Amino acid sequence: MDKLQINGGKRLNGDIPVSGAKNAALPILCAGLLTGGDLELSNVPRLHDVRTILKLLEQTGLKVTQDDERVTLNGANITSLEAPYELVKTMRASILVLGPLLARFGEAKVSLPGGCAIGSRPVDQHIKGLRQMGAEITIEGGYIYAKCAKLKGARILTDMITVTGTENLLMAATLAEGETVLENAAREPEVTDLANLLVSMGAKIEGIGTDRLVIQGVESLHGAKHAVISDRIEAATFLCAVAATGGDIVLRNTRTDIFDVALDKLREIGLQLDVGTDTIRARMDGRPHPVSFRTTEYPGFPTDMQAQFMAVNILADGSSRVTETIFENRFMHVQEMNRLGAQISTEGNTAFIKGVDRLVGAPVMATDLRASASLVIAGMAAEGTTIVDRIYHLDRGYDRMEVKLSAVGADIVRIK
Ligand SMILES: CC(=O)N[C@H]1[C@@H](OP(=O)(O)OP(=O)(O)OC[C@H]2O[C@@H](n3ccc(=O)[nH]c3=O)[C@H](O)[C@@H]2O)O[C@H](CO)[C@@H](O)[C@@H]1O
Ligand SMILES: C=C(OP(=O)(O)O)C(=O)O
Repeated sequence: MDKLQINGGKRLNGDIPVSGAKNAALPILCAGLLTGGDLELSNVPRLHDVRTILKLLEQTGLKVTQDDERVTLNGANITSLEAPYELVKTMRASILVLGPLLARFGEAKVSLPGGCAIGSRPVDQHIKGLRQMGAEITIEGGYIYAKCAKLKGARILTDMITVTGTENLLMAATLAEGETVLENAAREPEVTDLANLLVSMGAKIEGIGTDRLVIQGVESLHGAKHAVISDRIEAATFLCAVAATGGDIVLRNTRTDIFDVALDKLREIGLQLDVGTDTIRARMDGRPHPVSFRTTEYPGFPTDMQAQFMAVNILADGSSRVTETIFENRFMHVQEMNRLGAQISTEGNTAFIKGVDRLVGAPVMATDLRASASLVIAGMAAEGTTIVDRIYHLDRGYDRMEVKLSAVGADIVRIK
């Protein structure tokens, strides 16, 4: 199992290219099932999750041609309408084949994803929405069996804001008969990126970027070309890294218009930010200031940045409080950070952090994707050597993080 060995205490200096967003690429790749035409995608990040979803799509009969960050999909000859447990269990985003398969072929059999390290992660809202569109859905033996000769438009109000739920229902609605209204829709930029792609495939969608999406179903969708948006979570992770270590970095290929409240919090921390249209320069000297926040839906503070900000807060010149409202178990990094000398205690879904002026390297265990990134940041700020174990979590969602960080001065190597 690969590990990262980090010798901390190095300032970061130089340029970092930001990759395409994992959380946009995965639904967009699933949209390849909606058409028999060619979907030509660029800026697709080189991630383990992308390889997993491509494997899943290929076993449905979708033709995949890949040249580095360019992927072309063709869904003219789909032969299987099934997403097996073996693939779904490794990546929850696999549930995103359900809407497209059902809408285009009238049938789908998709394994229930189950929970994961960060929470229970149910998909009841996906099922509720599809049922409202006329689908007959049964759950048996861990699989969702969905059937409907032709989905019918409906007004769907989800109980909560769900990102993947909005994406599944949006894709299904593009090929349904009549009008679908998705109320309480997620507004994340990754949902908007998917919606923009669907429009370029011939879908009729109004309200893109708002919490009310109105979709007029069409008979069929055609091929399109699309560049996946830049990863705001990867970008903000690098900004947290420089906030913790100090230095002067420039992020390239970023999209500064899609950032959320995290950017303001980075300024509060003391990061000096010069924001261009597709670049961000970030400079940091001295200790970070503590920032308190609650995670919430976009454009609020993203749950996917909670752990990385914690890695900055543990070194701050004061105390902070972090509340996680999206997932019930997303504090697995806390005990690992405490092993480096951090002073964090938790009470329910709130963490109380007392900043310390030094961390000391130690072996730590990555438990999920963003927790892994936060431990890399903490390790880079700690004195001595930190070994981050189980980095397969990191590889799911970061494109060669250690290579990008070494290029700007971090002392970090992968041990096979
Ligand atoms: C709103 C939000 O911040 N969503 C995050 C969530 O998206 P992801 O799409 O994975 O999760 P959802 O947005 O669907 O879930 C939001 C909340 O709704 C609940 N839920 C969801 C669907 C459902 O059918 N039933 C149900 O109860 C979930 O348990 C969770 O508490 O995790 C991703 C990976 O970390 C993040 O990129 C997203 O920003
Ligand atoms: C937890 C994440 O992803 P996933 O929903 O694929 O588990 C994430 O992107 O932080």
